[in-house]
Amino acid sequence: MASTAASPAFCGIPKASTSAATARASIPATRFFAKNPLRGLGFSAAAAEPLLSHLVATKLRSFGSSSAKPVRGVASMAKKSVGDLTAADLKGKKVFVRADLNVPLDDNQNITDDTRIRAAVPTIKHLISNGAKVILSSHLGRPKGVTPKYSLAPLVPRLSDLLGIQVVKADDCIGPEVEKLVASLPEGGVLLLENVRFYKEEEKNEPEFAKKLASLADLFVNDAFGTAHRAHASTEGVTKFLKPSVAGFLLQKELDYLVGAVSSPKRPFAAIVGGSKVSSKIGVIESLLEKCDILLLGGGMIFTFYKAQGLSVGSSLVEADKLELATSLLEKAKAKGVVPASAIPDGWMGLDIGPDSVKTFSDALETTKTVIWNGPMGVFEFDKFAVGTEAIANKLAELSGKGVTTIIGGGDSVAAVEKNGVASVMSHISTGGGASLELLEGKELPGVLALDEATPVAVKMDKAPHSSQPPRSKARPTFGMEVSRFRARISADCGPGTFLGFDPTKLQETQPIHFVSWLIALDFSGSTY
Ligand SMILES: Nc1ncnc2c1ncn2[C@@H]1O[C@H](COP(=O)(O)OP(=O)(O)OP(=O)(O)O)[C@@H](O)[C@H]1O
Ligand SMILES: O=C(O)[C@H](O)COP(=O)(O)O
Repeated sequence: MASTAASPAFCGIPKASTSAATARASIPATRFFAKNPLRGLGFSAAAAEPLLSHLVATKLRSFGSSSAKPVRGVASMAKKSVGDLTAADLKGKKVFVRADLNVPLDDNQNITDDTRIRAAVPTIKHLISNGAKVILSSHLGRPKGVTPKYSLAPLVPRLSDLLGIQVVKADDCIGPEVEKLVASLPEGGVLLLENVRFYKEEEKNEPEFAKKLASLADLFVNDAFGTAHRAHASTEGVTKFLKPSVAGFLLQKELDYLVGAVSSPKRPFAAIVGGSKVSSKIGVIESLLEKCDILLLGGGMIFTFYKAQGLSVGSSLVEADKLELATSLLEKAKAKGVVPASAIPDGWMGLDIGPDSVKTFSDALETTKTVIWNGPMGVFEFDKFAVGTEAIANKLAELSGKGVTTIIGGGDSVAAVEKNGVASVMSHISTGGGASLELLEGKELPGVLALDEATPVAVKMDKAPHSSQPPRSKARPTFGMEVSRFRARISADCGPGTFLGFDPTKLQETQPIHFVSWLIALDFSGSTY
């Protein structure tokens, strides 16, 4: 992370006068509370693309997703598991395993985070130790056609290390060469197919392509939780041609935590939702509101709620087209009693929760038994605005140590927890970005739906199980947000639509970033905050 003092100023289209903003060192703390439980909010769905990358520019891809409509519950997703298959079912069998090995690579093709590879290992090890021949498939990135930089080749050494065998790599994912490699695969061997997205038929879920993939194997194991929200040929299509089609251990574990823990949590059950935009999280908020005892909201999305209350939000991030939606949610909260928030002065922009909110949130979490967290509390990519996110990460780590079930739902929250060095103590860190959001919204995942039904299978939990059902606590859902102090300056010297931003992975470098409305008004020059 860059030293903010040395960072260049950000520039943007002026939204407000700069003088008032720069003259102030702080703004009043603000917060609002709903006094009573919120009930009766239905599911709605929203798509988002939580990202694993810290690049500021790429985060903005997640914006602008729209809401859809009610969906069926996901708790019914009891699927046949790879653990149900006996050694006799597996020995000598060719097993098509779809994993999500979509890991970040640096410019030199080095893996910068191998979490997803490590997460795929238990299923593969189980298969090879039972004498299966594993045909491993994944996508990497979003290539348009064959694109060398998206080859899965860089993953082979790490996979081989983790599995303790030499993984063979194919240059394609279908065709005669691949068939030859499959034919020569020994029992207990692993063949890694090339990126399935090199074929456009993959994302189009074309049956002929799915059939070709399926023809390589005898049965199918889907362990690609991170891609389970995509109905693609290698996740959904192949199930039409391979029986049995079962869930891998990772997929099971993710479902167990993200569906199981949320639908039948140990209570009090708290949900913390943050992130940049209401549009990407409204489905999650509505869904969790139905289930949780305490709801803590932070991050940029809160300003749309503020604005909907008629409060001044300065230059903070607001989604004008979501004001009505925010109003309807707030109406329900207001009916129960909401303490109004203070206004944010013109020219100022809320970028993190402040110390009072950290305390309020921490106090509220103190007695919880289950906590799910989705979305950072502030612009944590910058150290100055990472304080609230770090404090929440530390609080969750502390609670984990006391046996509280702590679940971190994908994307930026996971990055924040990892940055803070507390990932390993959490009960569950999801490997899915978009997939985990969709689950939390109550959506069904096509990659899971397509698998064979089974009687529910108990999943061995790594950490605190969540089977017991203490009586519902008297804890109340709480909206809480306080805007931290920040310094801001708005410059008029940038053209419309382009702002200067900076890439935190390349310290000191500036680059043009488009559509970066929330970078408006940031100015670290000379700031001591
Ligand atoms: N007050 C704020 N103003 C503007 N942006 C914010 C603010 N607070 C947080 N953010 C930004 O929100 C982004 C994350 O929001 P997003 O909705 O993409 O979450 P996410 O990727 O879905 O997170 P997760 O995957 O953990 O749910 C981060 O880049 C962070 O800088
Ligand atoms: O990184 C992810 O969320 C998954 O690998 C899915 O990737 P996608 O959003 O490109 O389908």
